[in-house]
Amino acid sequence: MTSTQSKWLEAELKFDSRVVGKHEVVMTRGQGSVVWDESGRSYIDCVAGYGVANIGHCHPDVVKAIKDQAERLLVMPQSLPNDKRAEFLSELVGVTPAGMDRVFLCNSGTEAMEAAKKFAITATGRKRFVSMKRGFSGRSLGALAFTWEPKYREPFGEAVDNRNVDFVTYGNIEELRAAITDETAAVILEPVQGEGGVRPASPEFIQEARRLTQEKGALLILDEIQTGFCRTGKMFAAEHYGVVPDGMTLAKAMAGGVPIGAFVMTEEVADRMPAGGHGGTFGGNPLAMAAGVAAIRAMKREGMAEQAREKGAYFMEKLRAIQSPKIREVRGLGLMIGVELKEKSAPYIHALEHEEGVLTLQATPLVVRFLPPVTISREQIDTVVAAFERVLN
Ligand SMILES: Cc1[nH+]cc(COP(=O)(O)O)c(CN[C@@H](CCC(=O)O)C(=O)O)c1O
Repeated sequence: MTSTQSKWLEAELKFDSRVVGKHEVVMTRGQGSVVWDESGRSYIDCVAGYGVANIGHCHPDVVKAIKDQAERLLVMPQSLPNDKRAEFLSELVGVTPAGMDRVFLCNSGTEAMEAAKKFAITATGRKRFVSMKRGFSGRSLGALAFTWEPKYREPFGEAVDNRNVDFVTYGNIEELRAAITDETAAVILEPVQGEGGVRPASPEFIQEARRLTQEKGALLILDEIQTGFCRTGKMFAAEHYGVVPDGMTLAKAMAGGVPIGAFVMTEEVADRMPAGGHGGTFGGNPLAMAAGVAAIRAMKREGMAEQAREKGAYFMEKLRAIQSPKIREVRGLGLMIGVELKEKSAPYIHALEHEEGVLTLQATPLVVRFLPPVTISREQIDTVVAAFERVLN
């Protein structure tokens, strides 16, 4: 530990598992698109908790909702109905695609994916799945079976059982057509691959996935854990493609920063799960529900989907205007943006943080991923782009 490290960093490095690599900084406060470290240094945050703070850090409506709920009721399991849970379910189903009106509540994206897997099996009586190369579905042993990147799976060997998973090249309709059979329970598909490199699907690919799954009696499950809640310029990315899936996994931004997850599905899918066939302790807890109601209402009231569309177009236009031989491609949808470089992105992500006060994250070794709050200002976008141009030169 260097002499300048704080007692907080020392303690976190000492006691944390450290399975996740640690930056040598201690973040203590956030507001909107800015976070501050313990020294008071500010950063424009284009990580946003890996795409969680879509409505901005500490949105006042969410803060108030948490404070109010904390004084009323924090703990209530799903077997006992609760007013805030009912309010949240109504709010959520009010924004999901028509017909997607049954919800299993949980606490993370991985949990939502685990639920999706079980509901798909009971809904179809089948046990095979189709997932995507470069896809990311979560870190549990069950969700890892759908996750492509070997480095996430290999340490666990056969404990990650993906023998019933057929992986196809993202975007390849012929491979998809060959993979979906009458043994397929579901196709798992991110409308925009996030951790896999910020890769928007073509409309043809998603629409063909919808057609083929219907034809074969399989489910189409869209993983909107990262693309959901205004991130791509619509409330859900599915809307860009005119596709209604049989299920959607949701998490990240859904409750404005409070841990939450959900598997949203059709009544037909929900009704095939045996009573008591799945569950959990914290799913649907009143605190997350209160935060989620406030977050979704803020998204609607502040027109955040349109904000993401407009600001994302502006952000990508400014990035594409950077004259640098190091940039291979700028791509994305709304404010889910990736810049693929012709060399490793890590040094530039480090320089952005330490030299420029801008936080970004990777999405495969060559891609710098920008996931700012939707509430980011154009001035802040300009600052981020100028900083990126400086570190590239
Ligand atoms: C599409 C998608 N699906 C599922 C998950 C799993 O959700 P959760 O259990 O709440 O983390 C994530 C996390 N995506 C982040 C991966 C974080 C990690 O390294 O793990 C990301 O995109 O960085 C996704 O982006």
